[in-house]
This record gives sequence, C-alpha cells and structure tokens, in this order.
Amino acid sequence: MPGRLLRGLWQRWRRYRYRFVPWIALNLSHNPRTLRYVPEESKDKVISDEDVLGTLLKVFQALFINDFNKQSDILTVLPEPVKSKYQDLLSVQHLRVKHLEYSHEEQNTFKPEEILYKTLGTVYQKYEPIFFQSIGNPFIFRCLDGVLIDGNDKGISKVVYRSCNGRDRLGPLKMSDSTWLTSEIHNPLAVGQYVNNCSNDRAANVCYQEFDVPAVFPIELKQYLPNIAYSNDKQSPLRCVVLVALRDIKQGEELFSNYYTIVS
Ligand SMILES: C[S@@+](CC[C@H](N)C(=O)[O-])C[C@H]1O[C@@H](n2cnc3c(N)ncnc32)[C@H](O)[C@@H]1O
Repeated sequence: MPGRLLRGLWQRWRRYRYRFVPWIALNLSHNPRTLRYVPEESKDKVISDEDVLGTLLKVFQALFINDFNKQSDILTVLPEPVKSKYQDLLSVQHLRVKHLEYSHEEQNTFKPEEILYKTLGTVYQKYEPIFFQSIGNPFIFRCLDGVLIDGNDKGISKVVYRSCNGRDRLGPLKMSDSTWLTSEIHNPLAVGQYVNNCSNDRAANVCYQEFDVPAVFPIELKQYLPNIAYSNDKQSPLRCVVLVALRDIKQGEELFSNYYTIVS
C-alpha cells in the first residue's frame, strides 16, 4: 500500500511541469488565465544562451573592475594575459570616469546597482537530498529536466549554501557569490528569487530562462555567480536561471514572472 502510494506520488512528480515546487500551489491561487504554455522544450528560451552569457560577462566584468582594488589576492593567482587584460580595461575606465560628472568621481567606485544601471540599463535577471530544505520553501525553482534550485536566503537553505560556498573556494578565488544572503549584495542581478507571480491585473514582465554556465566561464568572475552545486560533482555544468525582460521595464516597476509554465 505505501509502495503504491509512493509510486503514484513519483509519477505525479514526473508529470509536474510548474516552475516552483508544489508548496507554491498551496499558497497561491491557480489562475488558468495566467498560465504560460510552451509548445516544446526547445521554445522555452526567449533569448539565446550566447546572449545570456554575453550579458552576464559584461556585468560581472564591470563589477570586477569596479572592485579592482579589493581583488589583489585574486590577481596574484591569475595568468599574466588575464591580468594585463584587466589593467587595460581599467585604464580605459579611468579615462571614461574622468569625463563624467558624477558624485562618486573622487573615489572612482560605484555601488553594484549603479554598475548594473551603467552597464545594462533596467534589466534583471538562482538536486540530491533537498527534502528538509524544501518543506514549506516557496523559493525552490524547478528546471525542465527536474534539477531544483533553492533560492531561499534563510534557514537550512542558507546554511547549506554557505557550507557549499566555503567548500568550493580555491585559495583566494571564490567559485560563487554568497552576498545575496546578506544586506551587502555584490551582484545586483541576484534577485530573481524575490520576484512574485503575475496575475490578471499584473501581467508577467519577465520570464525564467535556464542557463548552464559554460566550462570556459572566466574563473575570476565566478565570484559573482549566485548559484552553487549541492554536490561537488564537476561533471555537470552549474545550472542558473536568469530572468529575461519581456518588454522595456521602467525604474521602480515591480517584476512579475509566471510561476505556472507548462512545457508540453
Ligand atoms: C519565490 S517567493 C517570492 C518572493 C516573496 N514574495 C518574498 O517576499 O520573499 C514565492 C512566494 O511569494 C508569494 N507570492 C508570489 N506571488 C504572489 C502574488 N501574486 N500574490 C501574493 N503572494 C505572492 C507567495 O507567498 C509565494 O509562496
């Protein structure tokens, strides 16, 4: 009897096609009018992986250069060509800043959100034993292949993330960002987990798109990736989820995504 029940639950879970785990369904009313239907898996992506990668590299590089003075430990372990690339980029940036009338001109550093604004404008973009972290956790995102991403900044989820973050360090090089668990965030794009669900009155203005961090991702920029693998298995790429704007979004507008995406 329990075996049949478990098999039944397993089959239902395999058919489950929503973006967040079932706790959300208990929490939020299920509105068929706001469901997002995707006819096939290959059509789920709104923009190409190359565009996502290009955008992330652009922002992370700008964040790294802005924080260059504090990156000296990392620079010592980077290969010479990478170091000189940043020296060149830095001198170009200094020239640009000199021409700008800006309150931060003297100190030459900006807040992470200012870097985002200067780099992009207004655009926004976080498996194994997850049972205890998942109970009542409305922040667990479910990828199309069943990989789960826990974006909760509290409780066991926070402890697990911090522990994995410490595990994966290579000397001074951090392999992921944990500042989104604090009030001093280094990567202003790491806010996707706080986006609410759309409704009849408030249509979705962003959508979720899965992105696997390629092996060629610059090691010095991994410190801005707000995700980390639960298991130290280097075979699988790191899965991230970015939020892609569906239209121009003005400053101050709340972001709404669609939790109920059905991919046939
Ligand atoms: C991924 S979290 C979103 C961020 C959350 N609102 C917060 O403040 O941290 C999902 C939870 O947000 C709430 N939520 C999301 N969209 C909502 C909506 N349209 N109306 C009311 N509550 C919503 C529900 O409690 C849901 O379980």
